[in-house]
Amino acid sequence: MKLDPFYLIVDSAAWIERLVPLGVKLVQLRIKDRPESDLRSEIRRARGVCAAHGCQLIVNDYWQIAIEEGCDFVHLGQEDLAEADVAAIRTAGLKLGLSTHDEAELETALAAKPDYVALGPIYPTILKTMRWQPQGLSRISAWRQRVRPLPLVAIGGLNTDRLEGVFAHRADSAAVVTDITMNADPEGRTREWIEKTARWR
Ligand SMILES: Cc1ncc(COP(=O)(O)OP(=O)(O)O)c(N)n1
Ligand SMILES: Cc1ncsc1CCOP(=O)(O)O
Ligand SMILES: [Mg+2]
Repeated sequence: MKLDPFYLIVDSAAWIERLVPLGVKLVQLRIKDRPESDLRSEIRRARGVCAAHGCQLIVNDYWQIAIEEGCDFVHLGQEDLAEADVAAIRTAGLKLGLSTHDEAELETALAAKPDYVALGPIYPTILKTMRWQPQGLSRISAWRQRVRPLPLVAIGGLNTDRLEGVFAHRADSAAVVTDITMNADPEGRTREWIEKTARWR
């Protein structure tokens, strides 16, 4: 399976309505702390926009709702994975991406036979407090060897100036939140990401 090199992560369907029509082909809906009815309607809206624009939607955390809403790809962290019914996800035909932050997590992730592995944080991130130090670019190369032939996603503190390094170290996809959502011009920055990642597509 091939992943688009530009992997946008946002926290609402409104962001997806705003940015996916610009040409984003891979987006994660990462919503935290909302009631289930909101989650369901956000996922439904996001799914509609992505279907209309040929964009792959990946639902973070809420794998049961993703199944019920007819989505086809979920992302889980290690704590999520420990509580998830991976067989149910597979039986429903969904693909699965998994987070990793250290060797032990990589072992756990590979044992679950995911469709991609994410490594982070590559650089410091302001999105959330993390108990891992930034991995650095060399760790991407190490993960590349271990994860092959699965796609490898790099995440954490990425911006358009850091793409060259991420792809030179053989990540397949660069995931981003705040460089776009906290930018003064999110649409302009999204276009920049699309243009700058085009050579790795
Ligand atoms: C592509 C990608 N990589 C890592 C994460 C983080 O997932 P997780 O560790 O479960 O943390 P939360 O995002 O749920 O806070 C991700 N969402 N996407
Ligand atoms: C969810 C997550 N997992 C590892 S780093 C990270 C945050 C990425 O956000 P940003 O691109 O703003 O650093
Ligand atoms: Mg999670």
